[in-house]
Amino acid sequence: MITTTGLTKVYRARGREITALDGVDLHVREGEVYGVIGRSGAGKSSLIRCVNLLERPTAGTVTVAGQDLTALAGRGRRASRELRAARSRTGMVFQHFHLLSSRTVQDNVELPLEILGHSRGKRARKARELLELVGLGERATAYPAQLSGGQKQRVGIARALAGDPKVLLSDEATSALDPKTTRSILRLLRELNRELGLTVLLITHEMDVVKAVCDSAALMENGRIVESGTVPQLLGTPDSRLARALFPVSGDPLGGEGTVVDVTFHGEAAARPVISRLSRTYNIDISILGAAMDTVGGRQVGRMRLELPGHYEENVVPIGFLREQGLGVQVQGRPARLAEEGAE
Ligand SMILES: Nc1ncnc2c1ncn2[C@@H]1O[C@H](COP(=O)(O)OP(=O)(O)OP(=O)(O)O)[C@@H](O)[C@H]1O
Repeated sequence: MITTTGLTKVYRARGREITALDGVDLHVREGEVYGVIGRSGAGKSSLIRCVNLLERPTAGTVTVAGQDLTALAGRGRRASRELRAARSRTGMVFQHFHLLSSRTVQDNVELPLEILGHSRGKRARKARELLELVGLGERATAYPAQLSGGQKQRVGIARALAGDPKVLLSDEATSALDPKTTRSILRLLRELNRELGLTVLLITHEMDVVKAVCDSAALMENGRIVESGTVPQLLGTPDSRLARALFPVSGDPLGGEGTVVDVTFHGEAAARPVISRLSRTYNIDISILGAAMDTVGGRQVGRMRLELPGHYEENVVPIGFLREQGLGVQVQGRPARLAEEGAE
């Protein structure tokens, strides 16, 4: 639904060049909630602003729902009309809501429809419908100053949906909200994603946001995507920084010569008695150093830290067995690639 290739943004400010995006390749599939996480200054806002061409990329392409937006930017009147139309099919939600204080809630939601030239009757009907959808049907005549932060964001979301977008872009939509309100807004985004088939690209600096709603995630650093994948893929990837942050596993080694292995299981693998089979097949005693179940992106995931007796070299075959069972396996104290080669 959203693809960027080699997306680059260089700002020129006071004779200096700042590379905010340094060749970003992003692939967001239709119907998924995709989170881009990174520290302040990583380039997240630049990325989301380039995706709907609010910011003109220095190089690279942006394709949304099969349409190359970069090809439309700055190419005469017809192209810019098409770009405006394409943009109206992409809703955007902001951290600080950006509501007009002099307009009622309903008039704020109607604004994009006014710009698109819809009739008064059609605008009013659509705005009412959207306010019902976000749970604010009762507050249509209120002004933004009379609303809580969470309610303001619901208005922002209703406004973003006015043009029946296929894609919703969220720029730190919950960063100004308390944890309880954050959860309710994330639930709303998830519901909209499921009920309307809306694809959501959100940027955030909070891992909990990714954990609560995202199907896929990317980690951004210095204008680059340094890791990305679906949440199950990430959790099953040895040495994934996102996986460690999403779902840490702990437990101290017993202190002997054992091999410590972190195992991640989800889906079918979670239901199989893998550990007892491992123990019986190879006749080894397994110590469980730490274990936890959690819900990540709406799915049950388990992580376990195990200790197998003996050095790594003695455990290559049992570790291979765990991998064959479809579990994500990371051997502690060994670089991921070496450990995988060893298992092979
Ligand atoms: N309009 C601009 N002019 C000059 N430099 C800019 C501009 N916008 C962003 N930058 C710079 O580009 C880099 C990336 O900024 P960006 O806002 O995209 O990052 P971010 O990850 O969204 O951070 P934050 O969460 O703090 O907004 C930073 O070094 C920033 O100072």
